[in-house]
Amino acid sequence: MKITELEVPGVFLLEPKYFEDSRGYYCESYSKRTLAEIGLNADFVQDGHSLSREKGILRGIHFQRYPHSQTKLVRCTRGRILDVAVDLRKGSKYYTRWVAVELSEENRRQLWIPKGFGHAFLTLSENCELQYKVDDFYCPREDRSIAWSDPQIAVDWHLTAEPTLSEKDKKAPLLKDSDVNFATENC
Ligand SMILES: Cc1cn([C@H]2C[C@H](O)[C@@H](COP(=O)(O)OP(=O)(O)O[C@H]3O[C@@H](C)C(=O)[C@@H](O)[C@H]3O)O2)c(=O)[nH]c1=O
Repeated sequence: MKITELEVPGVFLLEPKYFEDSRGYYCESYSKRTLAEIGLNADFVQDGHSLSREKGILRGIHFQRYPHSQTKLVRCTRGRILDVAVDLRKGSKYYTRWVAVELSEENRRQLWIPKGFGHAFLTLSENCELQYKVDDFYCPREDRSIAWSDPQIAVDWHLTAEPTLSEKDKKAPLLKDSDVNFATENC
């Protein structure tokens, strides 16, 4: 597995090794031991799986507030997405900085997103299936969104048309009006 820390520290790109043969392939798509060797530790308790049928669907920017913040390990097993992680830890040197990577069925990459970060993605193809592990259970009380177009964060989505959003995401506040409660010391 090739593991690379990205421009916003704490976010890692994972490229698992695929063993191909005439039958197809085998890969360890997740190994707690391999990740722990470089200090990536999380006790994953839930796997999520979503399907987005159309190109141009945008989900996010999502997170659960402290103390139910989640480390996420994200992969796209069908189609192609632009996956984004945003540092929302007040006091962080990288507060509001984001990274974007393409994850796809073809490139087989995964993104490690630590607690205190928001997560969002845009579908770049039809029928995108996203699978991700999280290390805290779903907690609707602490579940939050921030507007995908927030000017303080200013993700460059490379959009050519308005994205398709959920009703929840249409109503998402700007970061300056949100009640995000991450601090660097509690993530
Ligand atoms: C996230 C989640 C949702 N749900 C339910 C609630 C709701 O009725 C339905 C759809 O939820 P949402 O609209 O929040 O789904 P979605 O917009 O796909 O939310 C996801 O977006 C990406 C970007 C993430 O990072 C995820 O953590 C999650 O927030 O699924 C659960 O039961 N458990 C969960 O863990």
